Amino acid sequence: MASTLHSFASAADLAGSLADKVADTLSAAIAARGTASIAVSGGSTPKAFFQALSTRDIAWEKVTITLVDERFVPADNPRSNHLLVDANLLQNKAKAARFVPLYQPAPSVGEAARLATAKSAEIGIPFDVVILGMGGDGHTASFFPGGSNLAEAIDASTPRGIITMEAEGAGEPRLTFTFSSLEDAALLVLHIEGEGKKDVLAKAEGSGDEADMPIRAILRRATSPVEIYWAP
Ligand SMILES: O=C(O)[C@H](O)[C@@H](O)[C@H](O)[C@H](O)COP(=O)(O)O
Repeated sequence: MASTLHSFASAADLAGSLADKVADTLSAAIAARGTASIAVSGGSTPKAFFQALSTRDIAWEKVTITLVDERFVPADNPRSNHLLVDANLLQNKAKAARFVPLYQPAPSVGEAARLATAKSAEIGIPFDVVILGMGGDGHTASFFPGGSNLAEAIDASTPRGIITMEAEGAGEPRLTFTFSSLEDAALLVLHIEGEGKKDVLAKAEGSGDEADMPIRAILRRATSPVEIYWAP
């Protein structure tokens, strides 16, 4: 599917503009069916966007927020994406939103994935908004090069849900929504910042295997157009 690059002069300008776009999309979904859903990424890039979005005046009590992926750690662990969302997005007006975590206190990451899949089924499909990030190795979500379940994760025929992923560079075992869960969002965004990530994107947009740069699965095969938001 096609992608569109939206470039901004600064990270602050990007955060405000993306917050407006996401708020409009969520409000339109609420107007159409009474509810809205958004899946966001962790990492360091989205913090300013989360803070901007948290101030937008929409019917947050009708919005469900979840994560694209999560580290297999409890929410009080500094590596937790839940903690990042709690501290930066579930604040201000957005405090009223419902949050569905991926981490589950289960004896194994596999059991946690099964529990998280069951809980996520109540969110409804497709997501109204998905915000993806990208690592310097071309990973997105927890679709890491060399990942233990990468082929399954990016296979379009894999059912929607959450699966486990282990990979060098991923740190803890991961819980990640599958490609099939994310690729048909009404608004599918790739949010990256810095010249380095722009170079990684250019390489990903070139030829090569999806397994080497899994963001290629989204760029090449997503049903929805990919809206790329970039600032230096
Ligand atoms: O759990 C995570 O780490 C994220 O979901 C991951 O996919 C992230 O989006 C990229 O690693 C980019 O991270 P940065 O924004 O920190 O570069």
